[in-house]
Amino acid sequence: MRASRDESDQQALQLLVTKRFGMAAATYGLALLLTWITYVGGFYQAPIETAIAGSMLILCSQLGLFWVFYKGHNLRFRDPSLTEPQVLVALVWLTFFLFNLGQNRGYLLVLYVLVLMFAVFLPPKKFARYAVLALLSFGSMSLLDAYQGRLTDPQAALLQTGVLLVTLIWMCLFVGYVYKLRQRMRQRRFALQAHQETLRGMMRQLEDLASTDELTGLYNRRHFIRLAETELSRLRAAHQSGLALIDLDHFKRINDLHGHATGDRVLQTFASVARSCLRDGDILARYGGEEFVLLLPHTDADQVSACCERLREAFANAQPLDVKLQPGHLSLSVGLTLLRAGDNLDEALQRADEALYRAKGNGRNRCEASWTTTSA
Ligand SMILES: Nc1nc2c(ncn2[C@@H]2O[C@H](COP(=O)(O)OP(=O)(O)OP(=O)(O)O)[C@@H](O)[C@H]2O)c(=O)[nH]1
Repeated sequence: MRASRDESDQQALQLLVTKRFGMAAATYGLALLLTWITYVGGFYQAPIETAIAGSMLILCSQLGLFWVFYKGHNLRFRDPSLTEPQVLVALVWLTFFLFNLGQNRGYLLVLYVLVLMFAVFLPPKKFARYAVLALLSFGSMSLLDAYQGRLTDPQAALLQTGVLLVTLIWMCLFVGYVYKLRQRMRQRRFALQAHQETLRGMMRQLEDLASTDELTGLYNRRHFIRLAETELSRLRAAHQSGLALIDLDHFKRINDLHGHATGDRVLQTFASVARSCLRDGDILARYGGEEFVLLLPHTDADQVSACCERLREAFANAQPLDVKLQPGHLSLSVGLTLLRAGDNLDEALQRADEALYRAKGNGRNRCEASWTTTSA
């Protein structure tokens, strides 16, 4: 269950980062277009081989990254979007491209901002590193031009570098702000998840409380009725289930002679004896006071009789813990019936109750049955 959830989480993550990769690849497509527009327009100041080399750099890097994403190798890294390699490749290519534009490069300064937009979700320190790299790359191109005596307009180059510096400082501040905002949102999400877990735990406790009898730990009457109705609705035509009402004999006497605490202990003893006599799917509940109800799914008359006899004998031989009772003090009476498809639960309980009444009347410590339905 957990493994499949992890797998679907991984798939959702991969889909997200692949979409991001698609966006970056589309941007590179535009960059390719720009290379050739500037070449055809005569702004590119290097031979066609250089433009081809720049285009190949884009193509090869994107094909390589596509393969990494396609094979899912990116998921092995802490940042499966591979933001840093992408930004690094983009900065190298952009510097190469702008260098070959000569003095025209100032027009396309904004491309540094575009590249760094892909890095805005990096931690601020890492982002600042790439911002400095962008500034140094741009600044050093003008310095190289000046060194080689090709810088015709130093003031314009200075202004462009200044504009880039101010823009990058602003971007660094913005990234710091976004980072803090995301940290705060993550903390809130964790707190919310913790609250949800607590609520789920409380809901489970409430459900247990609402369906369980506190003294014996058995289901209570309300929950039994719900389970029995479900069982009855699932019962197919040829099948039947056993239903038994069990009442501890002379329980008032036990209370009167030994005290209420002993009575409680006897009730608990019945619950544990009954549990050890029953199968996993059998449904036992405290019906009220010293009366219990038992539903044995997919059981015929012989099986339900045998089970209740076994239970009667086991209880008669039981010895409640920390309580001194004379042998023969514990006994119970049982009224049995069968539940068939189309039966009414109230009527079936009524039949079991009549049988129980007979068992009491016939001297207690026995099982009596009432198999026939009123409609039969
Ligand atoms: N200790 C204890 N006694 C309870 C509890 N619930 C009901 N009783 C007592 O169970 C007794 C039931 O008495 P009766 O209905 O006369 O039944 P009985 O004495 O078992 O007699 P028969 O059923 O005819 O054999 C009453 O004294 C109730 O007070 C409980 O949770 N703990």
